[in-house]
Amino acid sequence: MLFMCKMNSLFVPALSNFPSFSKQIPPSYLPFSEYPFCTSSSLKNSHFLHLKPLSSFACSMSTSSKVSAPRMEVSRLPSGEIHVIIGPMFAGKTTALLRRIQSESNNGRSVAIIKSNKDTRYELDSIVTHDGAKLSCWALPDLSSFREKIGVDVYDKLDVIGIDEAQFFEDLYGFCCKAADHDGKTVIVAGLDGDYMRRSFGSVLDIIPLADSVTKLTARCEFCGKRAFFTLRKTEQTQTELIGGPDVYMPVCRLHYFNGQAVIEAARIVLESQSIKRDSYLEASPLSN
Ligand SMILES: Nc1ncnc2c1ncn2[C@@H]1O[C@H](COP(=O)(O)OP(=O)(O)O)[C@@H](O)[C@H]1O
Ligand SMILES: Cc1cn([C@H]2C[C@H](O)[C@@H](COP(=O)(O)O)O2)c(=O)[nH]c1=O
Ligand SMILES: [Zn+2]
Repeated sequence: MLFMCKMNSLFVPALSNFPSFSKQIPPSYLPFSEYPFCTSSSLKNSHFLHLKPLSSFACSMSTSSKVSAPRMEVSRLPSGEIHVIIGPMFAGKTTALLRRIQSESNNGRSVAIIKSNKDTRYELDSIVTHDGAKLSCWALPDLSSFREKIGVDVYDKLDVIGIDEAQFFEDLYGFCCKAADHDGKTVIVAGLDGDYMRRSFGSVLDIIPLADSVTKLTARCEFCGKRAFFTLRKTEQTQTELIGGPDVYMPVCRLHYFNGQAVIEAARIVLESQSIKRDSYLEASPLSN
């Protein structure tokens, strides 16, 4: 089930409309025999081990032996997942995220999508692909505010969380850790791996070691039509974060990442010289007096 964001113009379906809300997620118990770490006699007698969320990966187990072994605390929820989708602009990252979220929702799982509120290109409260496909989302300045914004009860019952424009979230690593490791969520992350200078962008590459799967998508080079792995910026701005679409960026192959920059620079020089000639012509023209 898809949780619509709280949009002024759209009705947000009442939570009771979502059958999944009638389903309580039972606290998950792990039969002792399947629990990999507990060896102490005091635990062997317990048929079920009530598992509590990890506090700080501290391990402690009550034992009958005189030397107390560290106490093990493990998450009480099924283990989550993290799937990362990266690539240059126009590679189909948002399209892939949207399709995966739709598929999870069609399978009856409760889903929600978050994107950075810095992305104002198309619609603020939707993720929108360059083809115009879209889904409602929560447009937020950071990920840590999500649980409070959506409501703790609703968050606890979410199965899948999609994140788009992940390069803009500074708290991406911590959020993914907690959501997947502690809260048992399936987190699907879409974002740029590199900026226009091919440098690591935001924290996207930091979560690769946390991931169950990593998919790097490619676009088509705007110069030669071959696979594009990088994003070229057409304008002269040099700040890392610059929101824009095909007006500012183009996907390119390795060859045209370098040649393309030379072509764009040459075009810029030609255009500037033409505008200078035009201006000087207009100034000299009798019509200009
Ligand atoms: N040069 C290009 N190469 C590939 N797709 C492109 C290109 N220019 C525009 N597109 C369109 O962009 C769509 C991908 O949009 P989207 O999923 O939003 O990409 P991303 O999120 O990776 O920027 C493609 O399906 C295609 O129709
Ligand atoms: C390369 C690059 C991109 N951005 C911005 C431009 C867009 O608003 C997003 C990426 O959008 P996508 O099509 O969904 O991938 O990021 C930027 O700020 N800096 C860059 O170097
Ligand atoms: Zn090329």
